[in-house]
Amino acid sequence: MSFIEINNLRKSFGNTEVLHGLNLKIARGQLAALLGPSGCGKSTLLRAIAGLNSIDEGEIIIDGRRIDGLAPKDRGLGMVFQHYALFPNMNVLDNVKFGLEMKGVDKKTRDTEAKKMIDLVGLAGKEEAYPANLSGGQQQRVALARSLVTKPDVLLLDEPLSALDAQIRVQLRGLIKSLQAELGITVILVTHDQEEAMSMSDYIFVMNQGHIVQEGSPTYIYRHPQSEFATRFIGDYNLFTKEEAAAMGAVDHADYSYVAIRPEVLSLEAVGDAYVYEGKVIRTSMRGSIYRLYIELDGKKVLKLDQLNRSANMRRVGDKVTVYMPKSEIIGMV
Ligand SMILES: Nc1ncnc2c1ncn2[C@@H]1O[C@H](COP(=O)(O)OP(=O)(O)OP(=O)(O)O)[C@@H](O)[C@H]1O
Repeated sequence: MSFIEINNLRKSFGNTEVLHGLNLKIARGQLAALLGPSGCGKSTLLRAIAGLNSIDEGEIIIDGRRIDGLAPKDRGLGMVFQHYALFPNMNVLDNVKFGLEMKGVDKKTRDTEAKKMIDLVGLAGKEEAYPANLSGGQQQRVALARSLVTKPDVLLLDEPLSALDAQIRVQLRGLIKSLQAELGITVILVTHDQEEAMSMSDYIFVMNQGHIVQEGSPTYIYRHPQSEFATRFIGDYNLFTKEEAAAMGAVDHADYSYVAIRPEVLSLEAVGDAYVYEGKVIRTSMRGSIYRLYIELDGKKVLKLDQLNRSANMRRVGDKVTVYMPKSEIIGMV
């Protein structure tokens, strides 16, 4: 049985329904992402789980217990938002201890548990500091420690990293993953950032306009987007309409409405069963370990092709190239 189960959840604001009968299941100890563009309803769903939004229909079950009728504090959840929401007049230690105080835990245990958690999030030595004197990343570590110190069954994260610098974001992604493993907690992460969802999650629910439009492991979703929306939102695919695919002579793929192929499976060297195109490099872009070529084909369609950044295969703007598109890697959408 799933640890978290949501059945037929509906929610309207006024006359507008924003969640249209959602169903989802999450296994114990997993990190699941709710991934979708702004306004698709992911925060509303997370807030419904937390009890901060009421729901109109459906049920929310955690560990076999129906929680949708319970007050937020009785649901056994921790939550971290985009903005840190620490108490500015309390130091780090008191901020972290706060949740334990609410639960009536005795003073000595409060101190030891809070210090342990502060260590675990990498802030040992900062116990006496006040939020105003901490960086954004440090404040978010405090917020994590404060949510986790009460040992919630489930941690809800609403875009917790989106206000932080890229480098700090990557560090905290690693921290959240290691806390998840070390504490064995189940995490639901709301994000609009596909890279964040891909790199952190065990399982992803892709949302659009109040529906879950696809779900699966990051690898599965990346390799098998099931709709034009998922293809555009999740990856950086080459995407062709039926007409474009026909104009490119993709005759074996004529029955699909859209055809997609990932930039990294296109090749400049001959590969097995492939469509073959002549083209010219019109732009290049250095992306660290990846070197991307934009290749204009005779029909003026531009393909994105990713290569590992090795000096041996550098191509330049103006170079004429032959592109091989392996048929087995083409994703067709009906
Ligand atoms: N309290 C509210 N009252 C009225 N409408 C709301 C309320 N909260 C959210 N909405 C609407 O519900 C829809 C879903 O919003 P929600 O915040 O869940 O989206 P989201 O996917 O989390 O987007 P974002 O990343 O921008 O927060 C939006 O159209 C939003 O305007």
